[in-house]
Amino acid sequence: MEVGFLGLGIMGKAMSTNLLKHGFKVTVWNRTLSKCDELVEHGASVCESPAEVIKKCKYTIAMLSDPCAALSVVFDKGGVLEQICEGKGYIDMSTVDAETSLKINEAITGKGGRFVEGPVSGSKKPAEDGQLIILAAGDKALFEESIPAFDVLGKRSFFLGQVGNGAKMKLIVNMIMGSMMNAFSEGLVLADKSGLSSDTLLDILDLGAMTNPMFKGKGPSMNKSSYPPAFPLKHQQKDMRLALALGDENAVSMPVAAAANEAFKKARSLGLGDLDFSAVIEAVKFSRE
Ligand SMILES: NC(=O)C1=CN([C@@H]2O[C@H](COP(=O)(O)OP(=O)(O)OC[C@H]3O[C@@H](n4cnc5c(N)ncnc54)[C@H](OP(=O)(O)O)[C@@H]3O)[C@@H](O)[C@H]2O)C=CC1
Ligand SMILES: O=CCCC(=O)O
Repeated sequence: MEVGFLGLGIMGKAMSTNLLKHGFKVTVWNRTLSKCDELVEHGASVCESPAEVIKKCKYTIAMLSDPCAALSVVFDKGGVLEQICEGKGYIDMSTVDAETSLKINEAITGKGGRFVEGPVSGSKKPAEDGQLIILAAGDKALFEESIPAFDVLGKRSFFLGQVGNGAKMKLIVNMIMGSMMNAFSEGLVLADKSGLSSDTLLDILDLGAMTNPMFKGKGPSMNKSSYPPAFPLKHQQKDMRLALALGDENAVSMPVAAAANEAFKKARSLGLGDLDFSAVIEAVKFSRE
């Protein structure tokens, strides 16, 4: 199976490398073209624009930072729309809002192409290991044709119906995650300021009902004030913002998520946006100094 891949950031690089390792022919494009070099070493071909990738490949996957990037890659000069046509499938796995996904769907299908949104749960390591959780929606036949690729990228693929449902589900999952990360950060800081060992707190949490891979995975490095980016904080704040907008649309009061969003915004203002989202603990420390 030959696939195109647009966007070689933390996730796109891991996902496209994984497809190559599993025997897919992959043609890549990235806005900063030099980031394609490492993929070429693993056997990928490179194109100079999204349009060229679409022209070459029947199926193209995108993994881009935010709604602005996802729209730009489709609608700008040299973009997806210039070459999408009947017989081609576009699968956008970026985390965006439903409105963005619907706009892309309308444009792609308007030209005879097919569209699936497929945001993922799981971060850098699950992407490297093919253990993502895929939250797909849109064209059912394209979803089914994408299963061989999804099976390489993920451990489970959900089909959630019409376009927008994948985006909404992903934002809800990440809103819960961002709120949990804030409560966790406050607990670690409070333990430390109370004269308790935050490492012992991790052991206690791990033995009880609140044990989870996120506390277990991120806790030890947070206790060392180390935040190598797996999921950049700026993207988590984008997801909180988009989830809060979804709450507005549906008149759902979400004070916990709103407070978590403020902490991520504070962390961004402290220059921590490119670090891992667990660096939000620095904003908690800052507010207590
Ligand atoms: N990291 C994670 O753990 C997870 C991330 N996600 C989501 O996946 C998506 C990608 O995340 P991640 O890989 O971490 O992000 P990165 O910031 O590492 O990569 C972002 C990618 O988007 C590209 N990009 C940004 N702006 C534009 C633009 N205007 N036009 C074209 N390309 C653009 C970047 O290109 P360039 O190299 O030129 O900057 C890069 O390829 C995001 O939506 C994120 O929320 C989902 C699950 C987990
Ligand atoms: O969007 C990012 C999700 C990160 C994760 O699920 O660990």
